[in-house]
This record gives sequence, structure tokens and C-alpha cells, in this order.
Amino acid sequence: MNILVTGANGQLGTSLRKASASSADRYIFTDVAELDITDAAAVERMVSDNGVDVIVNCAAYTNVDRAEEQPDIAERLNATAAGILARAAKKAGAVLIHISTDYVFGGGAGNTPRNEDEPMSPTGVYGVTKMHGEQKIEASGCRAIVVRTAWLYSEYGRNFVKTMMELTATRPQLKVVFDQCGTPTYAQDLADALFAIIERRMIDGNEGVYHYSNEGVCSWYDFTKMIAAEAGASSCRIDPCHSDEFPSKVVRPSYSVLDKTKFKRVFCQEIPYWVDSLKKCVANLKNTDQI
Ligand SMILES: NC(=O)C1=CN([C@@H]2O[C@H](COP(=O)(O)OP(=O)(O)OC[C@H]3O[C@@H](n4cnc5c(N)ncnc54)[C@H](OP(=O)(O)O)[C@@H]3O)[C@@H](O)[C@H]2O)C=CC1
Ligand SMILES: Cc1cn([C@H]2C[C@H](O)[C@@H](COP(=O)(O)OP(=O)(O)O[C@H]3O[C@@H](C)C(=O)[C@@H](O)[C@H]3O)O2)c(=O)[nH]c1=O
Repeated sequence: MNILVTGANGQLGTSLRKASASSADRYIFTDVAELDITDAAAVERMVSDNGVDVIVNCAAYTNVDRAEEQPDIAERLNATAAGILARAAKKAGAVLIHISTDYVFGGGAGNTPRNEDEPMSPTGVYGVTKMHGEQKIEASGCRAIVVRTAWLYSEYGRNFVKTMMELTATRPQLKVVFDQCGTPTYAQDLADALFAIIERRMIDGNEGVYHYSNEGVCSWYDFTKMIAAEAGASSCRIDPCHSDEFPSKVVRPSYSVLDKTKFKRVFCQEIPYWVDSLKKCVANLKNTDQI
């Protein structure tokens, strides 16, 4: 099979490169320099010239704060381009694997993990544009597997784990919000899971929306405490704070824990506990001195 990966230099794309290294399938890794996914003609050409069977879209506008000031750019990449990929997939008879986010959900009083059928209720531009992306894919009628994930981190690029390893090593004190709860996801776990779906040919007949994060629940505060403990940053005092004490232009979801029952049932995969995966990533970062 020919598998086109877009946004391949990002966290998930890089992890997928690693996951698929020994596959007999042909993976075509592209980032914006090789394939700008907002360019419909270029996308169609890439798909037809290479006989693409599966597109894995790892490209996105992921700067949540900046999206508030650049809604048009975020919409173009997260929504319009998702529609372009979907239409190209439909025309070629390919399957689109698209990644979405827990930020399509907002707050709400409850603390029940979100399932796939729950109505979307994003509270910021990034979440709105990702919701539009999902809607454009559905409207295209292409065969698609949409995987919503959350709080992605890895050894690569910028992410919360690397930021907090840096801050807890250099600052005497930090305040971190404890009133936003979700589940972190190690990008390598998600990449391995997507790779297994493709490798085991489980893409056909399983179209739909799925949730995937690591197992468990925590606040950003708990996440930071665990990052500091694993990194050995004992000199930084970490205090919990409310969201209004950490000013931001974006209202982030207060509770966006994803229910992964459907993913585990359909794809027969176990999902690692968030603390176990965090330990692996921090150990890698400490060993390779990538921060
Ligand atoms: N990061 C997170 O916490 C979460 C992410 N997700 C979703 O998971 C997916 C992967 O996220 P992640 O790996 O963190 O994303 P990254 O931001 O790490 O990677 C996105 C990649 O897309 C590239 N890109 C930007 N514009 C284009 C374009 N026009 N054409 C092709 N590629 C482009 C980026 O290049 P450049 O860097 O040069 O802009 C970057 O290499 C996304 O769909 C995201 O919305 C979901 C939940 C959490
Ligand atoms: C650095 C810092 C952040 N925070 C808060 C701000 C915010 O509420 C929370 C997380 O900060 P971030 O800026 O990393 O979060 P954010 O960029 O909103 O992360 C999101 O990215 C997108 C792409 C997704 O799809 C989401 O799943 C999620 O991972 O921690 C503190 O409370 N104290 C701090 O010192």
C-alpha cells in the first residue's frame, strides 16, 4: 500500500516515521515544503501520481493562543485543507486518517469522559477550526477515520512536557492550572496505534470518529508535578492555580477527558497509562539532552 503522511515533521508525523520504519508498505512523508495541504491541485497530483491508498493527516495549526489572533490562517489549515484532503481521498478511493482534538469539547458541569457522539462545543478558535475540519470531512463523503486525541507530547518540537522540564529546572516557583482536566498522550503511543491499524489492514469497514489518549485523568497541575518528579527537578515549587490566575486569550475546556472504549473495542488495542508513557518520554529527553 502507498501511504501519504502530511505534516510529517511535526510531533505525530515524526513519531509515525519511527513507528513505520520497518514496514513493507511505502510511506511518503511530506511536510509543507514537499506538499502544502492548502494547495488543492498539489494534493490531488500527489495522491494520483503516487497511487495513494491511505492519507494520514498530521498537519495542523496547533498554536492555541495564536489562533485567537489568526483565525483565518487556522481555519485554512485545520478546516479548508482537511476538506481538500478529503475530496482528494474520495476521488482516488483512498482512506483519510485525520487527527482531531479534545478541544472540540468545551466545559460543562459534568465529569464523565466524552464519547464520540457527544455534541461538539469548542470554546476557542483552534477548537472551532478543528470542528470545522471534521465537518468538512464528513460532508465530502470520503472514507475517513477521524481520531480525536489530547495533550500530545513527544521528544520532538515544542510541547508541554519540554516546556515544563525547562521551566521547573530554571524557575524557583510555578503556578499551574488545576481546574482543566484531561489526559496527556505520548505521540509515540498514538503513532504506534495508527501504524498498527494500517499494518493490520483494519482501515476498511471501520470508518468513523474515535477517541485516543493515554489512559487516566489529570489536571495540567498534576501533569506538571509528575514531569518535575520524573525530570528530577526538586528545587522548583509548583502551586495549583485557577485558570483566571494564568491569563490567556483562550478559554480552554475545563474537562476534556476522552472515552476510548470504542477505539479499544474496534481496533483491539491496549492503551498505556499516561504516567508510564510520560516516564519513557522524560527518560528519552534526559538521555538525549534534547531540551
Ligand atoms: N499538539 C497537541 O497537543 C495536540 C494535537 N492534536 C492534533 O494532532 C495532530 C498532530 O499534532 P502535532 O504533531 O502536535 O502537530 P505539530 O504542530 O507538531 O505538527 C504539524 C506539522 O504540520 C506542518 N504544516 C503546517 N502548515 C502546513 C501545510 N500548509 N501543509 C503541510 N504541513 C503543514 C507544520 O510545519 P511548521 O511547523 O513548519 O508549521 C508541522 O510540521 C494535529 O491535527 C493536531 O491538531 C490533537 C490534540 C493535541
Ligand atoms: C506554561 C504554563 C501553562 N499553564 C497552563 C495554560 C494552559 O491552561 C495549560 C496548558 O498549556 P499549553 O499552552 O501547553 O496548552 P495548549 O496549547 O492549550 O494545549 C493544547 O494544544 C492543542 C494543540 C490541543 O489539541 C490540546 O489537546 C492541548 O494539548 O497549562 C499554566 O497554568 N502554567 C504555566 O506555567
